[in-house]
Amino acid sequence: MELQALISNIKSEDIVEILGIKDVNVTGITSDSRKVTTGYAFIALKGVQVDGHDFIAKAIELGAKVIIHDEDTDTSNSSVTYIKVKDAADAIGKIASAWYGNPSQKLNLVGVTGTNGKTTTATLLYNVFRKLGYGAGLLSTVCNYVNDDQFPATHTTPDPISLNEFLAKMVEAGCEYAFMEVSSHAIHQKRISGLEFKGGIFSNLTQDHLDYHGTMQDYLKAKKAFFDNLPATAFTLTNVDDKNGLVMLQNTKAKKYTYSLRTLADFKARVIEKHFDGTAIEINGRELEVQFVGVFNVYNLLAVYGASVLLGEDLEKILIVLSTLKSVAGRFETIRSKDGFTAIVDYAHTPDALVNVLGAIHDVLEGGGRVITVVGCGGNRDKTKRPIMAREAVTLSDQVILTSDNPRFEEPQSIVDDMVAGLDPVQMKKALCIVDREQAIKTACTFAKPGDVILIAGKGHEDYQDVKGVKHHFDDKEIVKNILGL
Ligand SMILES: CC(=O)N[C@H]1[C@@H](OP(=O)(O)OP(=O)(O)OC[C@H]2O[C@@H](n3ccc(=O)[nH]c3=O)[C@H](O)[C@@H]2O)O[C@H](CO)[C@@H](O)[C@@H]1O[C@H](C)C(=O)N[C@@H](C)C(=O)N[C@H](CCC(=O)O)C(=O)O
Ligand SMILES: Nc1ncnc2c1ncn2[C@@H]1O[C@H](COP(=O)(O)OP(=O)(O)OP(=O)(O)O)[C@@H](O)[C@H]1O
Ligand SMILES: N[C@H](CCC[C@H](N)C(=O)O)C(=O)O
Ligand SMILES: [Mg+2]
Repeated sequence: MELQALISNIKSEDIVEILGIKDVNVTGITSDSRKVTTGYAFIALKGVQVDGHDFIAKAIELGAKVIIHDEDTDTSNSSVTYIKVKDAADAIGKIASAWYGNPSQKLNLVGVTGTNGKTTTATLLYNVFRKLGYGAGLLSTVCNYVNDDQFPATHTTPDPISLNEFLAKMVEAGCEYAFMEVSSHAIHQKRISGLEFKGGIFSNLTQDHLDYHGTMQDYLKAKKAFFDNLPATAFTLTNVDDKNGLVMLQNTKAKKYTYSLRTLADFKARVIEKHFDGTAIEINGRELEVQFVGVFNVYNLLAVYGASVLLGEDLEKILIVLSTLKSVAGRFETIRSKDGFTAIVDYAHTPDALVNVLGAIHDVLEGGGRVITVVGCGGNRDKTKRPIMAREAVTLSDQVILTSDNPRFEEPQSIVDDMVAGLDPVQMKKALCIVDREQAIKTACTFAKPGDVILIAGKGHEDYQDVKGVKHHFDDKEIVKNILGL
């Protein structure tokens, strides 16, 4: 691609200086010097661990002909074109978009952001539009889809080059819709720069990722930036039952819509009856039965309904499809044992998610049995949530087993110790510590009596346990089924 075309999405005021020949044909783009081959454009990004600018010389050695950078660097190589921009992270998204033919401009792209509910809401929207007969794509924590073709997900929101590559695949496959999760890391790192959204949905903001954002204020600011940058042609749909629901839309140019279970809103739902394998609800005056448990899932379904209406779909058709939807992998997946207790595998790995999923279990259990919770916390993630997770689990369970999740590069025992620090002596009586997650699940199954519920929280769909950067096969559902002889 001609260099001029490659940088055509970058505003001239965002380009500081161009040195060297301008009419260059670029053969590829990357922000990783290790992927450079002859004729490539290399975008130097200052990352969390290292600075891409330190690899410019290496990139040129490997044949890079264009260097895009935002920090001063040696520009003495006359066979190389140097483009200094104000912000390389903002530039790479626009370059990736141009490289792949601006795919987001050829799709109805809807982004979902918030602490919890992104995967559920984005996946259900994808399911709805596939069931309505459209070509649709999905970028999510669990899996990426181009129509029915599956691609493994390394991130909740991929890097800008991978992201635009997926969107281009969707355009090629005839997709009209694309649904994606927009993580706070992605917004902060500008992975979504250059994307044209048709709509943005906000689920909720509660504690998570404070290891990365530092404070809730900065976490909020990161999420809000997504809505601030949506164009006037887009719609926004926010949960006004969340105290930051309206804050998110304060400075957006996009059209504003709201959803709620409690107050006046464009899209309103009410819970009529809760039972173990579903919930009877009413949405904008129409009653339907959904195969989801938990008031939090009613919020997700209401967001799916609202977005579908805003995308122009027929109300009746949407409600019919909603009642056929099934739970997303690793979210509230129930396994019934032969001797009458139930295990639930769920992805809850934040205090709010734990409270919501345990609340949902109590709602349907109605005191008919005990709740035994197996939970751990990820290593190299927000440490401050650990004691809170333990406290919430103990408060809302009859018995808790604190264990490992993905220890990553931390000592498993020290993570459990951080969790225990949240418990007073009385609460400690209800908590056991078993660092080996399989042992913890086994112990919970031996404790359980007919009518009890075991919640196995935090890993959900994950089929690995990340220990010191090695992903060992580990699947909560598989382990429970083996223990229960199913
Ligand atoms: C903390 C974080 O988000 N890091 C992301 C970031 O990497 P980084 O900033 O650490 O990059 P770096 O290693 O410092 O390298 C900086 C630059 O130098 C370049 N480089 C590096 C080495 C080299 O030899 N040559 C070279 O050019 C790199 O390509 C990079 O462009 O940019 C990378 C490329 O986009 C991401 O893969 C990486 O995700 C890491 C692996 C990660 O674990 N991210 C998680 C925390 C994450 O993003 N999670 C969110 C939310 C999860 C959720 O709540 O669901 C997600 O969206 O998945
Ligand atoms: N709307 C919601 N409000 C609160 N908790 C929720 C909501 N939806 C789901 N949860 C809980 O949070 C867990 C994660 O849900 P989901 O995977 O949809 O969220 P996510 O935002 O994609 O999470 P992540 O940021 O880790 O990818 C679920 O397993 C459930 O326990
Ligand atoms: N079981 C995982 C869930 C979090 C994964 C994702 N939200 C992230 O932060 O990378 C953990 O706690 O390690
Ligand atoms: Mg997710």
